[in-house]
Amino acid sequence: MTAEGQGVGKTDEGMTVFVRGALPGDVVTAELTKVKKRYAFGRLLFMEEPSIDRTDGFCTYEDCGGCPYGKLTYEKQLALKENHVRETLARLGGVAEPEVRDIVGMETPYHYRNKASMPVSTGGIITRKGGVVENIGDPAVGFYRAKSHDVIDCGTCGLQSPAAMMAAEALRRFMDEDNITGYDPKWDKGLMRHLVVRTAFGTGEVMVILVINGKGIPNVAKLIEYLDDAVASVPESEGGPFSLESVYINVNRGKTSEIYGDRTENIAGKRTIDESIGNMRFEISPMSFYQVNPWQMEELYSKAAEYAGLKGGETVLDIYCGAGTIGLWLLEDLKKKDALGDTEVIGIESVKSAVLDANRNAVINDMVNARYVCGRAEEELTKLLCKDDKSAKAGQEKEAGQDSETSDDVGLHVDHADVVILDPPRSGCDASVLEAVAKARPERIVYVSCDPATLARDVKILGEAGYDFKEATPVDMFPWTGHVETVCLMSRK
Ligand SMILES: C[S@@+](CC[C@H](N)C(=O)[O-])C[C@H]1O[C@@H](n2cnc3c(N)ncnc32)[C@H](O)[C@@H]1O
Repeated sequence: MTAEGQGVGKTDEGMTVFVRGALPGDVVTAELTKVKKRYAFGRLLFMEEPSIDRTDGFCTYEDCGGCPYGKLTYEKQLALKENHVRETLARLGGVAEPEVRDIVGMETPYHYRNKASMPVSTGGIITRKGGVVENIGDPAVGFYRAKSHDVIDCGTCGLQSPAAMMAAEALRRFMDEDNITGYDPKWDKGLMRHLVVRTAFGTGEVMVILVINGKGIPNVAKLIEYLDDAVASVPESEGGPFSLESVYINVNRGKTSEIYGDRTENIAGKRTIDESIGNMRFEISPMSFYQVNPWQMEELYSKAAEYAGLKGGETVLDIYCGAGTIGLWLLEDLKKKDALGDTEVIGIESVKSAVLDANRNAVINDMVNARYVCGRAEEELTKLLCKDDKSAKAGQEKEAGQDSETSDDVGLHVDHADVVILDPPRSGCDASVLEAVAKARPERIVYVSCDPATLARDVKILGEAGYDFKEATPVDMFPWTGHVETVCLMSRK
């Protein structure tokens, strides 16, 4: 099965066929819709023999593309993901029989997402005589149909936080009552584009980001009141009540498939929400990355701490550090063992608000030995490690009020690293980053990845640069989807 949810089968003649809706173990009759030289695509016609791993699932929105693994038993999902990691490391990473530990699954794999990004649509808008603009249909707030940009109106979702679904209901009601238009991508008209809800499950705090194609939302105070009541109404049995602590507007104009535009404005409440996890507290701003599954985040970070194997006194680089969470977790782990000593963490992150969060998170968690650089790892890592003290000089120039090489250059300089944490986006690490990491000659590299294919590619590059693959542990951060997170340990040859 592909991560996007297409069953991969064979015809009786042995040709590979991709069929949406077919699961591993199903025997189906499919109509071939597109035939290439070596493979074909098919449309499922009849289920001849259902797979033993098939379930009815928990969702009634059959067309929603959010859960491509929605009809597989949870055990089978885990087995497929673990196998995918093992097979990809061998095939693309060139690791013979890679040591892949048992995947870490969830006990209750529901309502785990702390961030819901829900597109809004009213089925288009029309302009009546006299210039009155009206929605064609009712407001829909939900998720895209598989392989399309049609919005399926979802009242419930087994993956999302109940606070997010209640906020969606509040937005529907407000749009309906106040005739607020939904964005129509065909004509690039209409106001509401996306509703993004971030839920801090540990503290109950909620942030709402209203993405609009316009300057503002008429009567927005009423919408805030609806949202406030809606998230507070989640019953205790569903993890509630939650409390709306922060509301933003993000302006995204023009035809684009990006969710966010450039301008983000805080219109009510705090600028960040607080989350607590284990002993730690983190502040999160709207544009900062934060792991979407807080329960599995603990498992992921604990495994990263185990692989980092810190004893105290090391220099750790936390590259692609987001709001600083992994590096601070490692420091906290040492603190608990009374071994913190002068261990230092230096984080690199390209999103400025995340770096500001990281600095605050270090303070909140009482860590004086964590520092952060804002910029692209491709440029900042070599500056950080350069031997000629260029970056330190840039920092001094900045202090003296002169221009530095980059505005965010804080003049940090390290002459070595003992452990490097890499946690890049899906595209993996740029080759220049891997080269610089290998030159820093850390004992260990802990690579956290959300895409086995780019992880395997980078494992191969690091292998050629002097690092042995030791082992990997997949962690299921995204039940019912085809995605899997992996923590991987490499050590110097
Ligand atoms: C998968 S997230 C990991 C964040 C963090 N380690 C965590 O566990 O929450 C990847 C992070 O890399 C940042 N990023 C993306 N491209 C980058 C680049 N070229 N240089 C530095 N940071 C980058 C993103 O903004 C994001 O915060």
